[in-house]
Amino acid sequence: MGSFSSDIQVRFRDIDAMGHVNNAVYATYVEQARTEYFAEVLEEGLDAVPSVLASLELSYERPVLLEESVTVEITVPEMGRSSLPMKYEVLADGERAATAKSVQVFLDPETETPFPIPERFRERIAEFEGLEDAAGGQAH
Ligand SMILES: CC(C)(COP(=O)(O)OP(=O)(O)OC[C@H]1O[C@@H](n2cnc3c(N)ncnc32)[C@H](O)[C@@H]1OP(=O)(O)O)[C@@H](O)C(=O)NCCC(=O)NCCSC(=O)c1cc(O)c2ccccc2c1O
Repeated sequence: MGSFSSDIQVRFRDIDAMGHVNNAVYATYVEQARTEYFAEVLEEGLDAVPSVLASLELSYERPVLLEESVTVEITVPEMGRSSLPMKYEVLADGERAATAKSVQVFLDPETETPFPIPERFRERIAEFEGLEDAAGGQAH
């Protein structure tokens, strides 16, 4: 299984009145990790990855403080036809602080409608994650 992680710099502005990272900021942390995943694993700039975020679910397990060292780990458990589910663990000083799940849907750049994940992306993700890509070969 692939192992992707992204180090996050907690900023003073991320902290709310309770002295911990505000819930909405976690979406930005996982987005930063997601865009780095695409750059590293797909080996293309975001402008070459026509897609949208279809869903995002976050679960908070313990607060994150300003001085902590934050890392987001990502795995892709499977691939759909046009959808790419991603799972995240947000670690603070090495402890799990939150988990998240998202689904990215690939689009036809012309029509901006759902489109099969391009074969070159399927291959790179399957290789990185160690997936047997059952839907491989169906995408264009
Ligand atoms: C997301 C939509 C394009 C779906 O359109 P539609 O409803 O017509 O889709 P289908 O029913 O045909 O299904 C296709 C495919 O998608 C899966 N799916 C659909 N909806 C969901 C959902 N809510 N949750 C999970 N999965 C969904 C469905 O199962 C099918 O999967 P297959 O594998 O079987 O093909 C449409 O609803 C839409 O356009 N929604 C609005 C999207 C949006 O505005 N998002 C926010 C802005 S985009 C964004 O924030 C963003 C974030 C990033 O981090 C990016 C990173 C890199 C690149 C781009 C990024 C980006 O744009």
